[in-house]
Amino acid sequence: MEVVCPIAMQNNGTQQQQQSVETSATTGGQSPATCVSIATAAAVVVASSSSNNSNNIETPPTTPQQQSNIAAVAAATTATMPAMPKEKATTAVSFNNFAELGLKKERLGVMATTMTRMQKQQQQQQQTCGCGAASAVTTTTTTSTTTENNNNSRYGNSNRYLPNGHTSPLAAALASNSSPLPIYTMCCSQQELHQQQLRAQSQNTKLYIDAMMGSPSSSRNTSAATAVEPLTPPKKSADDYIFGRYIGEGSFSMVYLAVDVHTRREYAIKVCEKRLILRERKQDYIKREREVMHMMTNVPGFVNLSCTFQDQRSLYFVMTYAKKGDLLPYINKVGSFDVACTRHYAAELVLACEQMHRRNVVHRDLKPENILLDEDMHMLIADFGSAKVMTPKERTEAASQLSDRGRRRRSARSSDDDEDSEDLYYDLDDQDDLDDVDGESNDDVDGGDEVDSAYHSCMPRRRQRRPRRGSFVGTAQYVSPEVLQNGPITPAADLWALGCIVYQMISGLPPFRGSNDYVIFKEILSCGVDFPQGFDKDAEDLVKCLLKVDPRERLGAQDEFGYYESIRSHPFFAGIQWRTLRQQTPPPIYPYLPGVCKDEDFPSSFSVPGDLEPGLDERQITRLLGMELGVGSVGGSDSAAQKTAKTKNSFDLSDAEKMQRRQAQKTDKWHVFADDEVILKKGFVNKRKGLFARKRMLLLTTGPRLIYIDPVQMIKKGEIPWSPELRVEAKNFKIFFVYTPNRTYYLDDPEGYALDWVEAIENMSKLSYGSAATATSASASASASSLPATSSSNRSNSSSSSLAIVASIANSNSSASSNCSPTARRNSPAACRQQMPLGSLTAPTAASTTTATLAVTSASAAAAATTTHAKKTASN
Ligand SMILES: Nc1ncnc2c1ncn2[C@@H]1O[C@H](COP(=O)(O)OP(=O)(O)OP(=O)(O)O)[C@@H](O)[C@H]1O
Repeated sequence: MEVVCPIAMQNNGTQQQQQSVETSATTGGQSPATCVSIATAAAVVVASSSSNNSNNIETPPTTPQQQSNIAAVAAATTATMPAMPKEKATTAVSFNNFAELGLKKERLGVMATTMTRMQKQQQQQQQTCGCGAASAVTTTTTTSTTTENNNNSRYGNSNRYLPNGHTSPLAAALASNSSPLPIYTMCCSQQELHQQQLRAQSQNTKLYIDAMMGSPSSSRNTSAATAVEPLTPPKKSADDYIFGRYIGEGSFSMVYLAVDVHTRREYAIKVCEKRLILRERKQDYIKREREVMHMMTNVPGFVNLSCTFQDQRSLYFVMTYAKKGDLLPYINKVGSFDVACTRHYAAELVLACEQMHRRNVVHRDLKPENILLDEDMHMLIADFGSAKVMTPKERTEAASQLSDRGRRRRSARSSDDDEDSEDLYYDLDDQDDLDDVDGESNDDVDGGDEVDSAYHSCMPRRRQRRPRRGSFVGTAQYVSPEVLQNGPITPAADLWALGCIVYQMISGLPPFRGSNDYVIFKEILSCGVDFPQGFDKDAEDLVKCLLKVDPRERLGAQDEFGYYESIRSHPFFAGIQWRTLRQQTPPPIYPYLPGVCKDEDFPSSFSVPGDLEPGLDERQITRLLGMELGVGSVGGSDSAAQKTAKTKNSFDLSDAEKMQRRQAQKTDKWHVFADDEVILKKGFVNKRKGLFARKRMLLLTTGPRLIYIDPVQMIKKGEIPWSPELRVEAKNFKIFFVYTPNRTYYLDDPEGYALDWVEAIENMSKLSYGSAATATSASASASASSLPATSSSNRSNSSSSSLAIVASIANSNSSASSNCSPTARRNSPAACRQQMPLGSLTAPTAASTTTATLAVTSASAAAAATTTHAKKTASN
């Protein structure tokens, strides 16, 4: 096919012109569209004559036009997501084309050498080509900056984004082989290239699977993989990755774990549906996310953006895979972090804020969900869709506006219609579509989201934007008052979020809560923060200093640009080694439960319920040891007698019994919550979330279900999800924990029947899933006593319900960091006890101390004994 290329044909430039084309293609100096058209045209011209030429590279000198064509071809490989047409421009170039162009070897320099090498490689691969034509190459020398990371070309020197000056993992991996590998090859027919790619990929896939399976062939075949690597074009596409499990989803994106078929590195790939982006008018959001991710790539503490690409349907962000997920499930799982852990993560967050703010990036949506954790449990900040990139001028202006606003607010609180302010409440400009979402921009729907961005500061404003009401950037619980009030944005907005996150890590819940956003906003504006009993005093002071309505008064707001000296030197951070923080092993995540440890602030938590007698009566001994025997019973005065009857699980009701009991419970006011199931046990408990406790009616039903109800509003608040993994553990007579894969429920029976609850739940679990699925009570009791149990089976159960939370939360097959794993705790029980002073049965009175000690001894003895021995002990 003959294609006329006006640009290529008219180009009579000199070598400098060639260089200038190269430079512009590389640095983005040329407008993407121009580069693309040059590239496309040149590539097509080159391709069109390929069939007539030989492989000889010792050919007549090239003309400037031809040089320009080559440079343009190189430019064509610099496809970036923002310039979709560039991707389309990566058209065929064969080895023959270069020969036809008559390039001088000396001019091409290393290129020629590499081409020769490539020739050799291709001779080995001729059979895969099938057409007899060799493939052409461009070399790393000529095109390294243009091809390695196609995404960064618009951001100037792309070398800064990846280690060792490489701009993509692929490039880094190629370079590590220290061979000037060809970057782009093309068979004489597209179809055959595709087949080659498929073959290469299937081989790589097999290698990957082999490697995953530990197959010896995987190492043997490494060289084979290297051999097929040159066939892969440099521009990434979805075909370069094996998409694995789904990690999560955002409002218009899905995130998958993926493996680069060439490097076998794992990535998280965010796949954004163009259709949804347009429908939700999130174009700016996406652009901003990409821009800021580029800015923060290679900065410690941030998710790297390795590359981006697109196809007709989707945009793809290839990012560092944060193996341990995000911070929120960890907080939810343990309820709250202990002080050491909170201190560490708060310090990492301070460092991250410094890094962002010194680059003029304000995140504006810092929250536990956006704080990811790498495999070493260090923080990686993600999700920059709401970020704002401020110019230094904007910063200064914002600072002065802050003072003006402060004054204005004080004098007249009514003027919140700040039409002129550079605010957050822009309507999306209709024409602000993603510059690379072709022809879909009329998919327009109203209801655009809030947007402002650095883009707007550098884009011409096509129409006056109007502040929008009722929308804001960020997430309700963490949004700062100035953002809510349409005020100027400064980095202090992130310091507010820092305060909220520290509060949440310590207490388990964000500081501003409410049934709806309106209530939350009112709380935020009035800055009414409750610090629950037991909140660490230094942490409280830090939070108070950060949660100031006036951003100028926030701790750190007046600090030197990008260095938060006043935050670093706050007493809460005493002992933090800031310089090496990210090299240190983060403290294991342990719950902060002052209510169940020896904390003098909580004497009441240790009081033994008044209805218990000193010493161990028969009932208590039976209760403790009966659990070891696995005898079922429901709490109540007759439970001791029932325990001896170990023939039948008392929850194993016949249909007739169930019907009878259902009839009987109809008068019970809690019956309506049981959904026609039999209530096997019920009672008031304090359900704790972090430091907060709420009174709930807990029902155990034949479902099996554990339903909790707000007794004041008479509303079902939720259920503890049952599964074979559910474990239950008593910490003392009052407190028991229910472990589920995603969360630990801390329950406190004020009546002191925690052990009965444990027993009942275990019985139900045995009934539903068989005894193998049930954690033994003895291990729970032993764990409660903080004394080591010797039974290995008990031990393993106990460790499975360990409070050191890491591996169970992370959706990762990698092992948890060693010092916070159950194994580590087993190996160093003393250290663990120090870290997690849970469950020591402590009582304020001498009498109850005796009770507790005896109980502990009995329990641990029971745990240590074999079942037979324990049975004997019990009968004695
Ligand atoms: N690099 C990553 N590594 C591991 N998990 C990730 C990574 N990036 C995102 N995720 C997870 O994928 C999920 C979806 O992320 P995504 O960024 O698409 O949406 P979001 O930011 O949660 O929502 P929205 O786009 O609406 O703001 C989140 O649960 C997030 O924790």
